Amino acid sequence: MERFLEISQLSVAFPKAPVPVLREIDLQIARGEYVAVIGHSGCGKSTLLNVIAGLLPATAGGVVLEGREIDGPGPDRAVVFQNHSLLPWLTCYENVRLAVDQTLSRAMSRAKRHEWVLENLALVRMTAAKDKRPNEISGGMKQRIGIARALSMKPKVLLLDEPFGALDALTRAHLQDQVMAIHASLGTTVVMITHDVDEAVLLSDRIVMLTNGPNARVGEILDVDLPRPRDRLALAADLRFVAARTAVLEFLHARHTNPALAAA
Ligand SMILES: Nc1ncnc2c1ncn2[C@@H]1O[C@H](COP(=O)(O)OP(=O)(O)OP(=O)(O)O)[C@@H](O)[C@H]1O
Repeated sequence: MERFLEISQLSVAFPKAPVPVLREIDLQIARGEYVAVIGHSGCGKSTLLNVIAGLLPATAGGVVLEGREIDGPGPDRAVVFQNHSLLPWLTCYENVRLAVDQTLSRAMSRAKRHEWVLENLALVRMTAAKDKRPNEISGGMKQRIGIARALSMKPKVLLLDEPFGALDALTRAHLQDQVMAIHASLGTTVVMITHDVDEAVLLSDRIVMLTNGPNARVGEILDVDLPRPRDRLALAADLRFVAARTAVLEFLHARHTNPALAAA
């Protein structure tokens, strides 16, 4: 396998905590791959994503992207969080434009950057709302702007930290379909955290299942062998979809029960 994103022997401990959150995580992600990370609340999914983003240091081991060790944030890894982080005083256009100006001002002329912002707004179907401010648009639309902003930086890796978690089911489904279409057309490598088993199976090439923390490790990795493009309605009755879903549910609920519930 080509060496693209390599997580090697990664352990993360927080100061004052006696036991590491993550312990000796090994994971190789190929260029263009869509990988979901799933596990019970508090197992360390966001911690893993934050280390890849360069927002948190590794305690031991590390992450290498295209041969370079990650030691801080950079535009080659764009993050979309569950709760949008748009600047409220800027319009949708300006929010994306700011990211483009910060990352691509040397590579593109002003006119090119303007076109590029519009292209990314069109990619998430937000052209009509480009002059609205975040408080004038819905939660799903804010997430779409967040995704446009992330993609506009031309990242090598798109990091999604439960990007659909706060949305209602219909909006969520719609956005999942859009992200699948974007992934198909751009081929961006995606690492997505989710709690939603159906979402993980529908979107991913592989699902990384973490054991409960502390000392969380990669418990299992499931290859999702479903042809693309994927259609949610057709897949609902597809036996391969059902089998993948059952395998993840079995891991989460039979072999690694929710620690919060187990303690109750
Ligand atoms: N800055 C921090 N300092 C100390 N402990 C932390 C810090 N950030 C996270 N933790 C702890 O690390 C563990 C993993 O947290 P993390 O947010 O990575 O889990 P998660 O799997 O993403 O959870 P959730 O699914 O609920 O979002 C938790 O026990 C959390 O309390």
